[in-house]
Amino acid sequence: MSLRGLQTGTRGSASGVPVQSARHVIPARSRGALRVSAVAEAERTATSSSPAPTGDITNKLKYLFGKEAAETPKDAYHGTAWSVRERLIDSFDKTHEHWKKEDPKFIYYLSAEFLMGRSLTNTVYNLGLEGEYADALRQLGYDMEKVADAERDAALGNGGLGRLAACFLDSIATLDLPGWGYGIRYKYGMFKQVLKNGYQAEQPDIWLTSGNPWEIRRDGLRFEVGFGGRVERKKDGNKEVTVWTPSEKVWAQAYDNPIPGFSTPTTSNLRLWDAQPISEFDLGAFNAGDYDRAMLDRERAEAISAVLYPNDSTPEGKELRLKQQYFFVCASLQDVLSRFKATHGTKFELLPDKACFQLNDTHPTIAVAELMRLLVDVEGLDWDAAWTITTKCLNYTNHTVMPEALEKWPVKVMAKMLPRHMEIIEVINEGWTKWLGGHLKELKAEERAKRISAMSIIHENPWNKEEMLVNMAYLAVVGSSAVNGVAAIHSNIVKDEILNDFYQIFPSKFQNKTNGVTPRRWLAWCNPELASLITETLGSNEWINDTEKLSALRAHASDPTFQKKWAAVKHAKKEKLAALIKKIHGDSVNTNALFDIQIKRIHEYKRQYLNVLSIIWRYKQLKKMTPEQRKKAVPRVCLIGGKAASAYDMAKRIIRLVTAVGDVINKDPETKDLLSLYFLPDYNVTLAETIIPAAELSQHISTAGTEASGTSNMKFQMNGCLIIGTWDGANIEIAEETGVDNVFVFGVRADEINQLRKERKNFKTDPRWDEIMKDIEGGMFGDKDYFKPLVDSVNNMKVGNDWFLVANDFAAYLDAQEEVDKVYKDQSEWLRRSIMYTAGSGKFSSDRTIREYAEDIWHVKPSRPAA
Ligand SMILES: Cc1ncc(COP(=O)(O)O)c(C=O)c1O
Repeated sequence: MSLRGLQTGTRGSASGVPVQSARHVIPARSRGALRVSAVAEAERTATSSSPAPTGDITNKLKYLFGKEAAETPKDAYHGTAWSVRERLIDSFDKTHEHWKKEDPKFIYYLSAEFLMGRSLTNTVYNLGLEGEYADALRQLGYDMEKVADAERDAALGNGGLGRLAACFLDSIATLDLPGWGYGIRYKYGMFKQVLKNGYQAEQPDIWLTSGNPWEIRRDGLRFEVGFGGRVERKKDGNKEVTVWTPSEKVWAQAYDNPIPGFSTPTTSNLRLWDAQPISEFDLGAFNAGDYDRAMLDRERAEAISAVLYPNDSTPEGKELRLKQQYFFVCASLQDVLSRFKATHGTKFELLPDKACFQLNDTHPTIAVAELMRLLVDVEGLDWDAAWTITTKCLNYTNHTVMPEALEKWPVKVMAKMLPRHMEIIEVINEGWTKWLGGHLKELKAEERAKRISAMSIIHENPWNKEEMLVNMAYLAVVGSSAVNGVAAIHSNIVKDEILNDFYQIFPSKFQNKTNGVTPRRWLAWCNPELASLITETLGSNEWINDTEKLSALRAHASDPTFQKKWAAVKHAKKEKLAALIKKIHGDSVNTNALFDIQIKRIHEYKRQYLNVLSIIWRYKQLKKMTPEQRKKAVPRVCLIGGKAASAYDMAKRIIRLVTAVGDVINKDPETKDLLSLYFLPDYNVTLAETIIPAAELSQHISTAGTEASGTSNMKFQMNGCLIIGTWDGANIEIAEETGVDNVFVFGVRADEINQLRKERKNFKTDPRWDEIMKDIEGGMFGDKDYFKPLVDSVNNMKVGNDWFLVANDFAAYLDAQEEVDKVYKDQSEWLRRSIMYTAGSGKFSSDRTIREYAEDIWHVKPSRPAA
């Protein structure tokens, strides 16, 4: 497990002065105003022999990059990152030596996506090295923040699901839980979004070109992964064994990404797999002049981990995606089993006491069949013993109610790519449906057959009777110990609707685990000014690890002096965001305006469309006002950001509508100081870290019952941003914690949706709605042909149109927006609410979520190495 010997570069202090290891101290940026906790202070005094950063940074530049000095912030970033990496590896080694000795139960978080963002700031802060490195960089003539800006985001995820996985890793490490993430080292992450004449264009995200200091290639640690081929039964003595001979094989090469916890010596791990060819190069083909064929194996293999699917809940049934899923699951399970065997030999009955796996959505569900294959075919266990172990080890998190995102693979595709797994799934399904038959024996034969058919893992495609499908969510439920949704309302929808049949049979399997976000990245590190004010007010920074302590801010919510300080921080953050808007769009925005933000993937259910329609209405109202009336209007800067899946046509049209409306209103001299609208391209973690602290109002306006949880709502809440939202996902719990009256809640409720959908074609639309629709159709914002399908999708009531009930919620939304204006005019009330949001955000730390998973599902206990 040790990584010693893999460290690169040179060591030793250039100045010769030993430097203190400052892990767990409060960030230097906030120091002075803050009081260091006793524990942190004690740990801080534990010195290490790490080299002085200034010399080390220049050494890294010299020996790794061939540069005498840092000429650009990028150089300074490289030198710093490679220097910090060594401290990280030391911590990683200590942690893993400790865990190896202790042999605790591990949680393995299997996720096709990890949206990590940048690492430098998070690493130095979590390791408590920020002061040291900021000082060192200052001596070299650089500012830490600018240097951190030179890092590229690791965007190995689409959105909420991948970012959740990243927050979970931070909390797992911070809580000292023995746990790793497992995923894919995509060569090209989430695409880079650019605007071309207001339309989204996608460019590849080539993020690894300058090397990645945050990963360690584990030479020699690789596993074979096979695809296709044939399955045969053979005799082994008097036992019949199954032998799968794949027609294609690749290596899965391990890369480790150490994950430092905060205020603890624990550094955990995200192990990502890179696909590589079994045979490097076909020299025979090359010598025969067939250069293409010579490279073929490499290209085919590398394609597996090449691209993250830019696919967020759209039906993209691509074979390559299944290949990716199997690839990382197969390598991860082999890896865990090989470590288990090194300690426990073949006592596989102990496996559930030593390892459990969380399936982050259905993407890793093939793990059910793969663990069975490894235990039965490779390790020789009998089926029943293997099934008991498998179901004890696996747990499944459902993330979506969108039917199109609940993965179903055609049996034909599965049988061709993974023939042995298809057989295993068939056997599992046979056993499952047989068991069901017995369990439901009280029912009449016809009813029983209907129920069994409805719950069969393998079923007919309802749209194409010729095709049989493997329902991955059903496989995950049958193969898991626990199934959870990600917010209270969503878990209820999972139980009452999506998986209701299963819930009736296994009620105790179903749980809720409301999502959370790490308060380190999403408050303490991205908003150090607010963090500092909070620490100063609460008298300690313990809230960073115990966010329930934020509730003490409630006592200060109405204090004018505190409100003034609070407002000053928000204003400074707005100025910073305004500078970014200026950089992107060349325009100066009014920083006294209300900053109104909607940033998330562009999707019809998230209803950016509704937001734009209300902006159009606001603009029309402003145009009608006299100059006197305009003086009383609340000025707004509206910002929308988010990527549309490349094949998601309607989402792309929504982006274009945003930019087209912005083009008109931002140029209108009469109103531009009162209303502007900008689309912020290439929304990613780093952009979120700048936008969220500056936001005053954020929009979470999905059709009730469609957003499983949301996590950006929690980040905004932590940063004192008011929410306008529907009664959906985690908005509900956020409102409960913040005080429902402090939230601008509007719109229909989830239990009304089905009926309203049925009645939508008879719904009488609001006259303001009709007017705006005519404006768009009539070309007020240009591009009228391009916008026609968008207008038709909500207006021309064919079956299924306006599925997300934009028209139904339109009037209530405008009312809620009016209420926003009213409250904003009373700045003292607005600030009181803002403080109440942060004060109420304690529940939404991912530390709370992870503690619940650890106690209720994983049964994994903390194991902290010595400092
Ligand atoms: C880059 C990115 N994408 C997507 C999300 C998820 O956003 P939401 O919860 O609004 O869907 C986040 C959360 O902060 C994020 O940082």
